[in-house]
Amino acid sequence: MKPLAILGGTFDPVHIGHLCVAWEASELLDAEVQLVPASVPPHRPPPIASVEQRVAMLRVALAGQDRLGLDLRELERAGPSYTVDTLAELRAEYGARPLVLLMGADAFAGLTSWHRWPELFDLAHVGVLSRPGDPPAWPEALRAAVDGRRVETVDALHTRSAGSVVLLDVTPLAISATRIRDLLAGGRLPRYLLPDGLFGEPELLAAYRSSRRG
Ligand SMILES: Nc1ncnc2c1ncn2[C@@H]1O[C@H](COP(=O)(O)OP(=O)(O)OP(=O)(O)O)[C@@H](O)[C@H]1O
Ligand SMILES: O=C(O)c1ccc[n+]([C@@H]2O[C@H](COP(=O)([O-])O)[C@@H](O)[C@H]2O)c1
Repeated sequence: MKPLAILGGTFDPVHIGHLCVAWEASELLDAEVQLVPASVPPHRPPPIASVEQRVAMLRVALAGQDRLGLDLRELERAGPSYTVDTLAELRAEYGARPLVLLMGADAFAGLTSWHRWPELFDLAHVGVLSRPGDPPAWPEALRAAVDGRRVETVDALHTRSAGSVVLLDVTPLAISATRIRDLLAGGRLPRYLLPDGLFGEPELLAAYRSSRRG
């Protein structure tokens, strides 16, 4: 059965890096990929754009293709958007279908600070997406958790429901939402870093421009 993979994020805003790595992960894993915007991201300040603006940007970004989808379940839950809760819901809905939690190498290195993090491996496989720069070091507890789970090919992600870790070598794109917010706040126009459609709807980017200081 084709795996269902999710890429959770704040998407403040969604950018070409998210879209490219999600697309490539979908191809590498032969999986359906859903982007899952967080309502209240657990480990960072609240987003600058509203939930409505972040979802509108995602809809614009995903228009015109059918490989990547959008799952809004975290926006319907109160409180912090814990990934373990999202995966538990998906597991209950999808039975034994393989689930894959996608995350950038930066996010994976911080996994041991996530809510009930060891349970994530019981609920899903993990696909770690390369990001430019030196891969961040893994703390000992994470290394121990990955030990024995690491697979070199994606076959296990099709035959088992959860529990493997695979490193996915995706095109390195040094694009981050932080950088894009800074450019917009500085009055710049980050064309080619954001989906083209966003420039046709300037009100969606207005929140970042008005965050300009000074
Ligand atoms: N260019 C990229 N390459 C690989 N993974 C990425 C890239 N950008 C984001 N990701 C991953 O996508 C997920 C969601 O990212 P998020 O919405 O926090 O974007 P971000 O660009 O890292 O944002 P910020 O700069 O605000 O922290 C995370 O797992 C993150 O590691
Ligand atoms: O479950 C957690 O404790 C947890 C801690 C930090 C981040 N996450 C999730 O990781 C995804 C990326 O988060 P962020 O802050 O890098 O945008 C997003 O879906 C968050 O909900 C989840």
